[in-house]
Amino acid sequence: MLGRFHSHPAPEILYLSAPMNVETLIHAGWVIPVEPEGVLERHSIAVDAGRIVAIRPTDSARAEYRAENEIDLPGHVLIPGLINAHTHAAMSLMRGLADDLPLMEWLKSHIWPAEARWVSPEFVRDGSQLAMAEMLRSGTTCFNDMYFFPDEVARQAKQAGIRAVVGLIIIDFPTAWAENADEYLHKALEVHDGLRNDTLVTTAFAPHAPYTVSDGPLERVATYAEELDIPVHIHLHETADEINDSVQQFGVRPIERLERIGLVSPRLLAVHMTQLEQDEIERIAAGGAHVAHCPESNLKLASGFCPTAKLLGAGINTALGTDGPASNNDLDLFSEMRTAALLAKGVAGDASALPAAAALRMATLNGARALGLDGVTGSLEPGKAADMVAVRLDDIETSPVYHPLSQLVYAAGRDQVTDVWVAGRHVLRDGELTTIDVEALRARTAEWRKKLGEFD
Ligand SMILES: CSC[C@H]1O[C@@H](n2cnc3c(O)ncnc32)[C@H](O)[C@@H]1O
Ligand SMILES: [Zn+2]
Repeated sequence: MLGRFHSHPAPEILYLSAPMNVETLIHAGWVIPVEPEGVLERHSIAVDAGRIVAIRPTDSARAEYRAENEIDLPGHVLIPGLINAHTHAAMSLMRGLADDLPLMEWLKSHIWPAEARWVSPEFVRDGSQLAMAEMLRSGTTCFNDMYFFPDEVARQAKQAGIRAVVGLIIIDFPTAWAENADEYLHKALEVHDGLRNDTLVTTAFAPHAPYTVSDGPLERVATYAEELDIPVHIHLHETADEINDSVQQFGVRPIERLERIGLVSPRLLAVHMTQLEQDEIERIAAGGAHVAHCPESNLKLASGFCPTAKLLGAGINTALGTDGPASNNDLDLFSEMRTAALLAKGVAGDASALPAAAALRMATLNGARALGLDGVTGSLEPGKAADMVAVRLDDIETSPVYHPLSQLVYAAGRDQVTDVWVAGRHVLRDGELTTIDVEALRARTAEWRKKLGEFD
């Protein structure tokens, strides 16, 4: 009884006790914690040592807490940091290099030749930094990456102060990162080991796709992922051609092949999933695997439609990703939420198929769950890391505010993001990045544009 009294103190007791010192106290017009679902009006978040301490009505919070740093945002909504469940961050340097093509022509005739010529640690350093600047400015606090030189992606993420899951990539052909399966796996273990004690950057195995990774390396990934207790991130059922080729080569569809290898499990994060039979949806649900839906990339490459409402209806944890900025062509989860919600309605023929709250959950808590990070981030809850985003809602474009969730998903744009915190660090302050030298980045980006443009 006493314990309950202490964890839910009555207001009159609070006013009598001394205020608690915290680093930061943010007073917002609205807070959308995602978990529990709903909108809190005129609430405040107290942050200390990088974590959320409490979420309280603003009047009580002003009495209960004393902060070194107090921020008033009466026209803003505070939401959890957005989580991009599938990126190839450094491909930002290839944005607009090859457009209006289907996946395999885009990859084989344009992207892979460009990568063979240009990918290096320096390319990944600058491309990832460019992507991180774009992501932080648009409210993304965590991304799940699949690209060459994951050690460099990790270094840049720590410097920028953005949470990242770096992909321990495997692909059957030699690249600037590794020559063969043995070297890909050796480097994977090295990168994982180097990040063992990192709280901001973690790892996932990232075999590229069933059509580029043969059974042997996939079996080794399944074993190592269990041993290291990390996710497996793979492109899966992206196009109809992928399915047809698999049936021709292996006699089964890719999901069945992965099932036989033991990869369809709660570790699996399957990206795209535009081609799905009903029994496959049931098998993914039974296996406890997660899906990363990338609606804009699927639309641009005309890959197909992921049946999001069916997946969610079957209980499959479905997150949201942009894919690389060369097939999207941005890293904007605001626009991705809106596209996901609209597309799901169109695909299901049902206007209630994916409501605004579900779209925000996909871009936050579902992403965290898919990456095994839901104990750390994905919602605004006491004890979790203070990964938070302030979005201005008192603009003309989002007025009047009947339902903040509706404004956020159906009307707001990333340009309305003003402040971002990752683990309590204020990485975007009133629209300005605090961890990235934007002018130096612009200059390096222009140099890459010159080089890649000449090659194109
Ligand atoms: C092994 S590093 C990742 C590899 O993936 C390529 N890529 C980018 N977007 C896609 C996509 O939508 N489907 C398949 N592969 C993709 C990227 O260019 C790298 O080579
Ligand atoms: Zn991809």
